[in-house]
Amino acid sequence: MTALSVEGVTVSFDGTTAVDAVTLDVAAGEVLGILGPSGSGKSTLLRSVAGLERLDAGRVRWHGDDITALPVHRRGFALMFQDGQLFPHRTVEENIAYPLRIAGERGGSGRVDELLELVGLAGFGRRRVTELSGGEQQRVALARSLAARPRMLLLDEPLSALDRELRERLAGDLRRILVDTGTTAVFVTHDQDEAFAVSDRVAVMIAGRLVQVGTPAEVWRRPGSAQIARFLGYTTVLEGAAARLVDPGASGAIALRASAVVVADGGQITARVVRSTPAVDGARVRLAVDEIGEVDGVAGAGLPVAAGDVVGVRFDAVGIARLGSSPLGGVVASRGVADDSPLVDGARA
Ligand SMILES: Nc1ncnc2c1ncn2[C@@H]1O[C@H](COP(=O)(O)OP(=O)(O)OP(=O)(O)O)[C@@H](O)[C@H]1O
Repeated sequence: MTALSVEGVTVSFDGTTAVDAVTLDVAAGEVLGILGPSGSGKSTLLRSVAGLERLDAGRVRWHGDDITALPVHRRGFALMFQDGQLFPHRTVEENIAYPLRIAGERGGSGRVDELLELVGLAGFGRRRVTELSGGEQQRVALARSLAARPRMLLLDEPLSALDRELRERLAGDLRRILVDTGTTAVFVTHDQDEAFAVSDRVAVMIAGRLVQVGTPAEVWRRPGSAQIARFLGYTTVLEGAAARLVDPGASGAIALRASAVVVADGGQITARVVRSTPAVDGARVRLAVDEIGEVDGVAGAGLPVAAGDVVGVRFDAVGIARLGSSPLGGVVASRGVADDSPLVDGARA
């Protein structure tokens, strides 16, 4: 059942279009991740759903009802931001109970304990938020956002202020909490791993436009264009004969992660090392591969390589994606992929 419908939403600032005719549905209970580079319009889209932006065009519906003109506080959505925005001078439980007080709910303490348990902070109620770590503070912010049982939770980069390891752990917890509570959620991030760890479906935004929507596996395995592939961390895009040399079954363009191009004794093809940069587990290399051109690759620690060496190369299917035509019409022709992708430089040589 569709809960949220975004229909042709457009938002401009001083003549610059930040969100460009975005249409998107979110099902009840679904966690949708909006993923895109900085400045792609993700926050503006989220704020539009929240009711914090004036739309130049389009509508927002909730279970079919047009809420485009409904003020923020009457939408029944909760918002959570990168820095939690907790009251620093109050305790954890006072922070969590705040939306319950606003809503005039009684018996708040049982609910607060339940929420503390949910976010893994049982027993933290009396602590001051200033005594908590950044990760703990974001857990409190999440508990507070969920306190009044919002109809939908809108999260803007909720984990971005945390360090990498903590972010990975919290991403898993965030997904579990949203799923366990059946919360419909829209989640904005620029981090691919985070989007894929938290979301049921991922919507990719580039330059104000929605360019692909799919499950994490679909987006990962079949990026809709060279531009999307590049944003997802694929470093090389190949087409035509070069693509078929790497992936004989490919009918169109393919994208390769550096990890898919491996320097190996007796590899299926030979290459010349253009550049070799030491990495923790060996080296990152730039290779001029026969009949393909220059590609990024990796060399294991056991096989030292230097610029000028001639080496064998094998391709690892795990890091290779066939570019698809995205369901939104971001069609990838076998010709022209290079046009929007500097990553293919050399690939046509
Ligand atoms: N209030 C505003 N006034 C003017 N321009 C704005 C305003 N808010 C956003 N923009 C512009 O709109 C574009 C999209 O911004 P937005 O914050 O939505 O992107 P984003 O994808 O969320 O980026 P980030 O990940 O860096 O937050 C940017 O070019 C930004 O400068």
